[in-house]
Parts: sequence; structure tokens; C-alpha cells
Amino acid sequence: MTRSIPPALHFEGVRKTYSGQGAPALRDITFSVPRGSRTGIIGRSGAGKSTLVRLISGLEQPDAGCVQVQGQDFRALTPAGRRERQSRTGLVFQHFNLLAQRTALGNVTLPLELRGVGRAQREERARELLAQVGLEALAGRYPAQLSGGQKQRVGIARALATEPDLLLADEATSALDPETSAGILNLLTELQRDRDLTLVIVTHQLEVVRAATTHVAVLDAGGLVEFGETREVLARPQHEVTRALLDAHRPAAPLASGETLRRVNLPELSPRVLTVLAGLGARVVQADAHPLGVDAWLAVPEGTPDIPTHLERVAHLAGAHA
Ligand SMILES: Nc1ncnc2c1ncn2[C@@H]1O[C@H](COP(=O)(O)OP(=O)(O)OP(=O)(O)O)[C@@H](O)[C@H]1O
Repeated sequence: MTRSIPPALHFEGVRKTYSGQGAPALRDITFSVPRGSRTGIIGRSGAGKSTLVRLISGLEQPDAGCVQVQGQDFRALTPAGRRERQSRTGLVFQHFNLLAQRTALGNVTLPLELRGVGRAQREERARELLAQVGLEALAGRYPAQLSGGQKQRVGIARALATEPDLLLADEATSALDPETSAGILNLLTELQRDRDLTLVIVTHQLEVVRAATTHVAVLDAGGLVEFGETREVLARPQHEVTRALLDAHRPAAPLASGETLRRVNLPELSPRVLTVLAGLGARVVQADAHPLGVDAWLAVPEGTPDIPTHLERVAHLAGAHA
């Protein structure tokens, strides 16, 4: 008999209303976050993103429906089981939440100290983690002596200390400048791949979703309005809220008749890619490079096929004829 592996997160008919509030913060939320994915949760202010995070981390329970994390419902766990589950969910925060009176090393050893790991062992482990986030030389510095990006790297190392299977980054790059933010997203992506984690990135920034996620859930006014593969959702948004989030970044470019603007994420803008685009009659209107590729706005003639799929096909054919 085969047992299917549960998704990393499963929400089934979830509703949550805070006491004293008329409208629910979340209502009728049903979706699953695939194991090993990098899933973005996006929505405007007040959409319910933080409430979703509180449910995933077990800080709140739903009023109706259920939330399963790695197949487990918090309500069915013993207190010890709950603590174990919580320690396997690594949290990365917007404002880093580092202890000012502890060094970088001391901040990373803290979760291990709380678990009763001996001093030598926890320091060895913390040094390894700091090396993985590129901070081995700064282990003795205090948070006040670190830049925002370095503080967030310490926050990430700390989140990894208890060997989580789920990493929850809540607006982890919102307080950082674009370049530092790209470095942190790159690091999170690498860690997710290397450690086979499930990464959940909560953000109000569409560019974060585009740069770093495989899947995206769009929340609005407490409801889930769209969920799917990032590439698909951004290429063909089904809901007006998603379209509005996309349009907020739309360049004001003059278009020829019969042309439309299309946003695509490309691995690169190499001469080969530009030749393929020219063959389709597509023009690059705006392009922003980031560590994981290039976000481009293209002016394309009506009826142009899905461009990333077309590029893959052309590359495949070129390979077949090489
Ligand atoms: N502790 C609370 N008590 C009462 N109402 C709350 C509480 N936390 C959130 N809310 C309400 O629940 C709704 C969803 O809030 P939530 O913080 O989850 O949204 P969000 O998408 O994270 O917003 P933001 O991007 O501004 O952080 C809002 O209407 C908010 O006012």
C-alpha cells in the first residue's frame, strides 16, 4: 500500500475572527502549499497575511476548519508535540528580532540553548550556520554593529538552528534596500533548495513573489482569491486584485495598435533570447535584472504565445539540432 505524502501546509475551510471584530480576518480559506515549494503569500494591508502566519506557527487556532502543518493539526497534538512542531517551523521577521545584548553567535545559539544543547555543541553548530549565511567572520559582533542585511542573515541562521522543515519569512526583506533584499532572497532560495525545505514568503511586494517563489497565494479582505504556480498566475492573473497588484508596476509605454504589454520573467536577456523575442515581434519596454533572472515588460503583438514556454521549445529544438 502506498501512503501519499501530505503537503507542507493544508488549509481546509479556515475561518478566523478576532474577538471584538465583526468581519473575519480570514474566511473560507482552502488550499495546500506543496512540500519543497517556495510559496508566496501576497495581499494588500489588512488582507490577512499575518493572521495566516499566526495560524501556521500555532500562535492562533482557527474558529472553523483546520490547518495542518506537515500533516499535523495543532489541536490534535500534545503540548510536547506542539512545541516540537513549532521548533521545526523557522521564523524570519521583518525587523530581525535579534537580542541586542547578545552577539551574532549568541543569537544563533539561543534556540539550541532553550533545547538544552550543550555549550560546545551549540557554538559549533551556530558557527556552521553563520558560515552558511556568509557571516563566519562576524560571529562576535553585536546587532548594533551589523547592517540590516547582515542582521537578517543572523536571523536566518537562527531560524535554521533547530533544523526546520518549514521556513516562514514574514516580510523578511521589506526593511531592506533593493540590492540587499535581492541578496537575502537569493540566500533563502539557495537554502530552500539545498536543505529541501518548504519556504513560505509573506510579502506585500510583487517583485519578491516574482523573484523568489514557485507558487503564490493571493489574499484579499480575508479571502483567498487566487492560488497557483507563480509563473502561471503572473502570466494569466484570474482575479482583479492580482491584476491590480501587477498593474501597479506597469510602465507607461506607448503601444502600437494590436500590441499589448506583457510581464515575463526570463532567465536572462542574452543575444539568443533577444533574437527569439524579435522573431515573435516582441519589444523589451522595461527590464529589471535580479539574481534569479530578469523581469521584463514586453510589448507583444496580439496572439503571441506564452514566451517562457516558447523560449524553452526553441532551446530544446536548438539542442536537438546541435
Ligand atoms: N490581534 C488582532 N485583534 C483584532 N483584529 C486584528 C488583530 N490582528 C489583525 N486584526 C485584523 O484582522 C485583519 C487582517 O489583519 P492581518 O494583520 O492578518 O493582515 P495583513 O495582511 O498581515 O496586513 P499588513 O500587511 O498590514 O500587516 C485586519 O482587519 C486587522 O485589523
